[in-house]
Amino acid sequence: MTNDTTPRGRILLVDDDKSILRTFRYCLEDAGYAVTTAQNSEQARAQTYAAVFDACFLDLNLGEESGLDLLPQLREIAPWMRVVMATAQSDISTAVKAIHAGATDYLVKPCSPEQLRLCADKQVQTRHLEMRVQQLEADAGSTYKGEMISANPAMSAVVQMAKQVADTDASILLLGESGTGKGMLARAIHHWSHRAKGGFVTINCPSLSSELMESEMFGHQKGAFTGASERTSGRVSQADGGTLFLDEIGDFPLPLQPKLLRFIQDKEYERVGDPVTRVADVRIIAATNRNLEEMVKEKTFREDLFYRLNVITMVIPPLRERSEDVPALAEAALARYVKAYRRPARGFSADAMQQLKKYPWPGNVRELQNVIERAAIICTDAEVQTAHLGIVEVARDRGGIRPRAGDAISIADLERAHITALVTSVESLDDAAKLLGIDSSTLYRKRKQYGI
Ligand SMILES: Nc1ncnc2c1ncn2[C@@H]1O[C@H](COP(=O)(O)OP(=O)(O)OP(=O)(O)O)[C@@H](O)[C@H]1O
Repeated sequence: MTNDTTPRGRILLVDDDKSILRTFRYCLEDAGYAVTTAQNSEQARAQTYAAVFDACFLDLNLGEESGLDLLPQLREIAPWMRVVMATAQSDISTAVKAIHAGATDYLVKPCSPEQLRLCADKQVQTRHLEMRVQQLEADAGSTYKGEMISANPAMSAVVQMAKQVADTDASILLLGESGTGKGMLARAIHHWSHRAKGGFVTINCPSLSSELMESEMFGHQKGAFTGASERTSGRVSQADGGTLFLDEIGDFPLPLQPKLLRFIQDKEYERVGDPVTRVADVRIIAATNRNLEEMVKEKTFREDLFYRLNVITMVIPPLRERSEDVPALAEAALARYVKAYRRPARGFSADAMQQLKKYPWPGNVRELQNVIERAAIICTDAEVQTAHLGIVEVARDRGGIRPRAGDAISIADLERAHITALVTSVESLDDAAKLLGIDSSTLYRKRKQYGI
């Protein structure tokens, strides 16, 4: 089981036998999976349209119906979903037919809880690996796709400036709220520069302690510290000839900042546990949503490093200040998600578009994409309506409605509202994590996920 509320994976169980559904459900939920059940083909199709599942256990005999007939329909609705055919001992030859028809495995009933869990683990892990490969292919295939088009004068000026400075090797500091597109602009700058053939390597600064960050950045020798079983080259050497993107630089560990400064100035570094001085030709782009000048005053960020990074600074405006960009961003996201999920929506109703333009988007473009992804999945017509958007105004100082426990909203919306309210009312993110009863990296992930 994971140490937070994120499920290990989402599983659909299809069986006409209620007691089997109950037993399988308990067993898989105990193992940390989110489980949905369906007792017949109609329910199974409806569930597959309504949500995204990693894997499905499909019974061969669904009363009057056959799992074999349902299989191709589920594959059509959700081609990414891994389907395990559940069958009685005597049906094995049919199960083999099911494999030919696109099932990824079969499970003979009755089975032990351990067999069921192992089978689920295998399918969900494979599905997650497939997603990871797709992500890496998307990242590697082209470091940057499309143009950063904007109808907003301030944003257009940022893009114009980025194009001008792309081909210099000067360090760049990108400022802006979370989810405004700093990572995307960094990638675009790399693409526009003469370094485009080299690697674009990202380091997420808040996710690592000082010791781990040093080895992640500069690499380490085998045995350099407990657990350092293999030699690693480090991100800096992977970025040689390319660009190193330091995301959330405000969270870069203070004790390691002198080594980063030296690397930026002299291009020199050493691996942990290895005295050899190495050189890497790397362009640095750093980004943050924090106020580095304030941090310098509070002595939580080194002044010399700040000036070194602050050679060229660009501020990306929040989405609420460029609502003229919302329609194009929303249309592009919808086109992408309906293609990925094979869904019918092709546009937005006038009311839905109006709501998208009016909403203040505290989580910026990332939040917009999350809303559109969900709408693309649940909308079964050609036009996305307001109801599909499920926008719940997270009231901070904006006079919206503050969601409360018991309101007719999803757990995710409630969690987002709760975390948003909490992080704005406590001194530090560490305090917020403690109050929420989760560790800082989980809070970081959730802030990213909800665009907080
Ligand atoms: N102009 C844009 N066009 C299309 N997609 C965009 C644009 N700007 C941002 N996005 C998308 O929005 C999401 C968030 O962008 P990105 O990760 O670059 O934001 P960020 O400012 O770096 O956020 P954080 O500070 O949380 O890391 C990404 O999925 C990105 O592809």
